[in-house]
Amino acid sequence: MTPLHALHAQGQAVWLDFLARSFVETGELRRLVEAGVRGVTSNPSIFEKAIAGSTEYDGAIRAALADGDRGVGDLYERLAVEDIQRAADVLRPIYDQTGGVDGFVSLEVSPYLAMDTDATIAEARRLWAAVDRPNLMVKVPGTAAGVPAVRTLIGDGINVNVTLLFARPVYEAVANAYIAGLEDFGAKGGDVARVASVASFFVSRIDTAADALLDARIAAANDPDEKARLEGLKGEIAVANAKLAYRSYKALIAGDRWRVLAAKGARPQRLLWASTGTKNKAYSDVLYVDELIGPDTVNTVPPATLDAFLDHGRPAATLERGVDEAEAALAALDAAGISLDAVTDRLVEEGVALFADAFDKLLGAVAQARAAVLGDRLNRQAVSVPPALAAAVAAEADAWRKAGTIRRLWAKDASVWTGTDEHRWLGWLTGTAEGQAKLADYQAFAADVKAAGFTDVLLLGMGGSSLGPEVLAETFGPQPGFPRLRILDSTDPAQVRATEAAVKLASTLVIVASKSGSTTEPNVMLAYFLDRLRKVVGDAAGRHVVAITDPGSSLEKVAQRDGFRAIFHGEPTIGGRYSVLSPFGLVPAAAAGIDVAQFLASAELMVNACGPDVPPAANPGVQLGLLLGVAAKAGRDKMTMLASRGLADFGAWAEQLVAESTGKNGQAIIPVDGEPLGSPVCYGDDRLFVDLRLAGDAPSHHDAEMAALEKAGHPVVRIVLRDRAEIAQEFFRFEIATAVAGAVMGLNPFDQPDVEASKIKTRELTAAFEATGRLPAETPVASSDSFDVFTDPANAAALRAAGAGTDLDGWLRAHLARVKPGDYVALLAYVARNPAHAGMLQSMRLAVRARRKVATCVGFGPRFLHSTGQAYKGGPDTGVFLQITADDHPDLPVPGQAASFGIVKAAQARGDFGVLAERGRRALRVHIKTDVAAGLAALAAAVEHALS
Ligand SMILES: O=P(O)(O)OC[C@H]1O[C@](O)(CO)[C@@H](O)[C@@H]1O
Ligand SMILES: O=C[C@H](O)[C@H](O)COP(=O)(O)O
Repeated sequence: MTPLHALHAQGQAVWLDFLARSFVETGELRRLVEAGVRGVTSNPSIFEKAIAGSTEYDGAIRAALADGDRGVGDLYERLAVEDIQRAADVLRPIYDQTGGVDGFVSLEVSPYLAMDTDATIAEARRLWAAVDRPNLMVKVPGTAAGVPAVRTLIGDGINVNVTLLFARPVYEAVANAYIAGLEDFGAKGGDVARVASVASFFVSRIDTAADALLDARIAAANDPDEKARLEGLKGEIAVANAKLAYRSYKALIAGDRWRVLAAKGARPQRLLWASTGTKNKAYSDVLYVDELIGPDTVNTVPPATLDAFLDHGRPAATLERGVDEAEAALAALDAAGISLDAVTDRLVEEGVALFADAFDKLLGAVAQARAAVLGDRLNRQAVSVPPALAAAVAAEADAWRKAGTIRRLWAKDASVWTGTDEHRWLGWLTGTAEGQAKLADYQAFAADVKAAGFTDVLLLGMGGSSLGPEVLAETFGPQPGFPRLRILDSTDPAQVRATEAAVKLASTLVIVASKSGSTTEPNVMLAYFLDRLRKVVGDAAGRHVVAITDPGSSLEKVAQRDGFRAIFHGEPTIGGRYSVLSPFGLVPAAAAGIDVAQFLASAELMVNACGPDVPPAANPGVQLGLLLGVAAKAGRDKMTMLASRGLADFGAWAEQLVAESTGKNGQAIIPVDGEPLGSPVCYGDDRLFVDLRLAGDAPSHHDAEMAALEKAGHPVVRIVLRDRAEIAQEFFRFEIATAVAGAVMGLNPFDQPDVEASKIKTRELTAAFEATGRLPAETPVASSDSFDVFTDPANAAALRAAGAGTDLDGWLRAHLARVKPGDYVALLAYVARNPAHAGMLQSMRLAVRARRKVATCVGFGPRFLHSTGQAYKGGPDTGVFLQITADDHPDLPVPGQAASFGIVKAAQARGDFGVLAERGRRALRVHIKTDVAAGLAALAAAVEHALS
């Protein structure tokens, strides 16, 4: 007979407070069961040690991922459920032999839910069903929120182990919840005899806490007798508290209410001594076993305590001995000014936090193991940050971890941001799942487009409705057998014409994309192309057009009226810049023959990597967002995007996302896209670099240049894609990162308050045009045959005071002299976006960067108005703007309205400038009166000269 059998003879069962996969697989558990162990308990710390502390789960993680990716929480649960099921099967004979008294295995609900009754109930029910073993006990913490959950679960007939019990009154409440739950279950016709429960009363942690308080009193006491008295209480309190809890138990089962249930075969909820591993080495290593032996109890012991007890434990009935002394010890503690209630309250709180910490570690380890299994299928991210910034980011990350902010973000809790309406704009979090659900629709659409023999797809849209599709077009390129996807997001007449010339209109499918349906540009572009299509294909024009728009928009009505080929609805809870993984990206992707299933599967890899269960340290999107937000607050607010050639267009999408989301209330992360990589001397200390690369696709000098930046103390984020198709992942990474950065900056990343201002001004100007046939006159501050220079009175006065006179050079010189460290210079060009124009703007920006060492941005109007424009107006006053406009020869009429494309564009430029001026921004406009390319070349030379 082992000492365990001797204990059992006293009425106490020993369970093991430990579990690990190999422990079951090697037969170790079975051997202990044969030696007398009659149950197993687990908790988040135990799983953390098992899973995070070993590689023994790697194979299981690999197997779990073999049939598709999974979220990290899901993955953990699968491992835990498997372990619990295997242990339950080993213990099943005990359960059967004892008629369901012993033989249980406990699995704890997520510690994150400890303060949420409904969530605890839901999770316990889910685990009960998932494990699907009668000898499971679901562990529920005995917190204020946990106690009502106990009643409900028992009322369902689910076995419950109530954990984290320290205080006797709480234990009594739990015992009553058990009785009430059984009554409920019985009233529903349930067999109360088959429900089991234990109340896990924690022991050693009480001594650890009480002893520390006693030590402080002892140190402060002068009287040697008092010191001795206090010393005598050390190591006594936990056992005393437990003994009195047992007295309460006995009283409860002697009560009438219990007798009624007992008569129906109900089994008492036994007290289970938990936390019985000795923490203080000065005490006996079997203290919390030897002292608590009594009938109808359980003691769950860690392996070391079990070994010690098997070696030298004393299986004598002790539990009901010394109850008076126990009372006296607790009274003495109270007399010493130590409140046991305060101790036990704190222990519950700490207990929840400790298990949550362990769970964080555990999920972080699972996330890492998942990432290792996925290998380069998951785009890699490496962050290199100077020490002070790294410390600030780590502190923020820890605050996020402790507060569970990622879970709150995923739970759409607006208080993560400003507590206004953010919860209404988070549909993108689950967008990929919805895309998967509608896969067949996308595939059918792709087949339809292919069968119809279209040669081109022309997408008309702005900002979020065009930038994502443009990345797809550029990154994936034309797909065999499918039409080529092109994007038009301009009102520049030359650009509209060039786009028209690039497609075969008779076999072009036009996709008009506008969430609101009321944006000017897509509407005028649609009017133009519908008219052109009617001329080319007659009544079949509608069959050449597809609309993507939010339900009920004016565009939807037009689409219905004109018999469009298809109408796809956007999701109203997804804002434009977060919409690429919704129909706004997926419809053009399908039309262009991009494999939507594969695209979504790739995106989901990142969705899962950034999921609610992945703590900040292992969560790539959150990590990036915390860095962006913390860096911006510390003055490194110029997110400089570098990219492999094949991925170059991604920056334009990220620009809108980041600028429109964070550029408001005088704050912003200013995205810098398309600026070539330079040596450290080119940069001020306001930069953060994000380097997006295709594996193996870096020019030889690139790594050395990046390393030099790193060495110079700039934060560098390196993201590597094994294949360009994996760009899908980056959309989601950056969406999460932007939302997180917005939270760190304390703003609402889902509105765009300052875009509307320039729209209003533009509308006023076009209304004036419609009424008078001309835009209001304006007077240049300087003029030549080639250029007119315009600005508002305040800028004009400042620049004149700085020496500007009658020629362009003086104005440019004075304007660019205002640029100071930490500023950025933005070239806002309302001209056709083509390589020749872009090249000249690049040379201007590089001249500025070389001379002023500031960040430089280039935007084509009106495209940038729906992107970086928000930050330029709503962000900090660090922008220096050079707006470039040009005469449009020839102009292009918009069918059905007086204002031509050229007039619309001119009104947009003037509206934009008006708002910049109104906000007191440093802004100058140069209007090219000659041929645009020649004018840009001359302007580039003038800028160079003005900087010299
Ligand atoms: O899809 P819509 O409604 O036409 O909007 C286009 C773009 O205009 C904005 O609303 C403002 O610029 C962007 O946020 C948006 O992506
Ligand atoms: O159910 C078991 C408890 O979770 C465990 O005994 C806690 O023990 P500890 O205080 O040693 O962490």
